[in-house]
Amino acid sequence: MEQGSATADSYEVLPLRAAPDGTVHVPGSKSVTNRALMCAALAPGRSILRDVLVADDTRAMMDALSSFGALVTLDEEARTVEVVGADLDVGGDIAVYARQSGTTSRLVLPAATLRSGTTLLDGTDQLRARPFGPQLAALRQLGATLDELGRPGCLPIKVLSRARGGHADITGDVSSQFISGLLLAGPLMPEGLDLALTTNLVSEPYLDITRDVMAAFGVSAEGLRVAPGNYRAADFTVEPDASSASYFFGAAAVTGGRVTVEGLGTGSSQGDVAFVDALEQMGAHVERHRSRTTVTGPAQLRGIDIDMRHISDTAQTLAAVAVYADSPTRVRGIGFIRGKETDRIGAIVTELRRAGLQAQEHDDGFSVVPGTPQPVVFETYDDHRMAMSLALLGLGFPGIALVDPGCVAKTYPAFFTDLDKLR
Ligand SMILES: O=C(O)C1=C[C@@H](OP(=O)(O)O)[C@@H](O)[C@H](O)C1
Ligand SMILES: C=C(OP(=O)(O)O)C(=O)O
Repeated sequence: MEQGSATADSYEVLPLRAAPDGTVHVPGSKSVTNRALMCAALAPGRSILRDVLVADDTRAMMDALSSFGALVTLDEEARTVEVVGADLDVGGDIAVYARQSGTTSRLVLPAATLRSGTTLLDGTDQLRARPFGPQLAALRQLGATLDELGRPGCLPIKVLSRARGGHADITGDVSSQFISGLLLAGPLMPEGLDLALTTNLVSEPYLDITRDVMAAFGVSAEGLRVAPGNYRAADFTVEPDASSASYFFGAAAVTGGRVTVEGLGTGSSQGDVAFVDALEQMGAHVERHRSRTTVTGPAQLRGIDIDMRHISDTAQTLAAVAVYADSPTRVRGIGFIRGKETDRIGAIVTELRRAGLQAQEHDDGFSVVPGTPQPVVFETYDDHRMAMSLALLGLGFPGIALVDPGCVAKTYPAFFTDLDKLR
């Protein structure tokens, strides 16, 4: 078994010798970066995006927008992207490969209905297994013609003609990304956009991120309505990723250490910042500032019962933290995460059990009984969040290793290097 390389077949996370005490700089938000890239590509003129996330999911978006005709120039070292907006009337039939990225694909599909040529949208087998049905139905209601070339409601999908916009119904309980993608494309539809929710909504804070980024590029979305209009090029700075930060807040909580994440605080529109509220309920001490958050772990964490429907990317992090508590934890409201990179409920419960722990699946979530994990090589299911979450068990217990650590490249290529900075 190899150590110290995130591209090795498996990676052992060694226990911390001392509780961490320090400040962490996590990379830019995936959700904000991809929205800013989209707005910049739809805006006439030149935008500059700063502190962007450079990872597989954002490269997927940069490549997609280049295919749209935008000029996208990434300075990887400076983490800056210059974007010159695309002329959507200059047609041409294009193919977009969204890799593993749900966000990229669900943001690109509605934008493709603004183009004059056809767009073939596809992704990895993992992405082909994820749902697109509700977004397809809404786009058809908005006047676009689309062909499902694979399984019904799934990629690959070909966009054949443009949307005129207007009213559409949409479900909110499968993925908020469908709505974000429609809102982003909304101002450039001739009739604008007026969406009506047909179910309750999950991952709601991501819609706030969408509206905030749109506003920074000169377009205002009111609720689920957008009037016809144009984006304006902008100079835009991306804040750190709150989901990525959850692993470091979790590390402080489980070790009784103290970790500050710089650049992320009460001023953030990212819902996943509220992961620290969950840690607080478990007994951690949280200091909140406008653009900085500090978590200090307690002598002993306690289990909680929590609904995570709006912050589900941190549910696996919480599952790992729950192992360190002194009473069970129950997570609710997240049945829809079975449709993410993997069935995340099934995967996290299977892996905790593989380590000899007691965990249980429920239709809407999972429960975890605290304990001592046995030495184990965890499967990671080609899911970056499985790897990053289960790494937290390695910080406190010996013999914890992860298969395919390189899967973190989806959103956080330097994750293991940054985790080592806690040592
Ligand atoms: O819009 C976004 O940027 C995202 C929305 C969430 O997805 P769902 O709305 O499918 O829950 C989240 O899980 C994903 O990582 C990013
Ligand atoms: C679900 C995720 O990503 P996406 O939907 O963008 O593939 C994630 O990052 O946890």
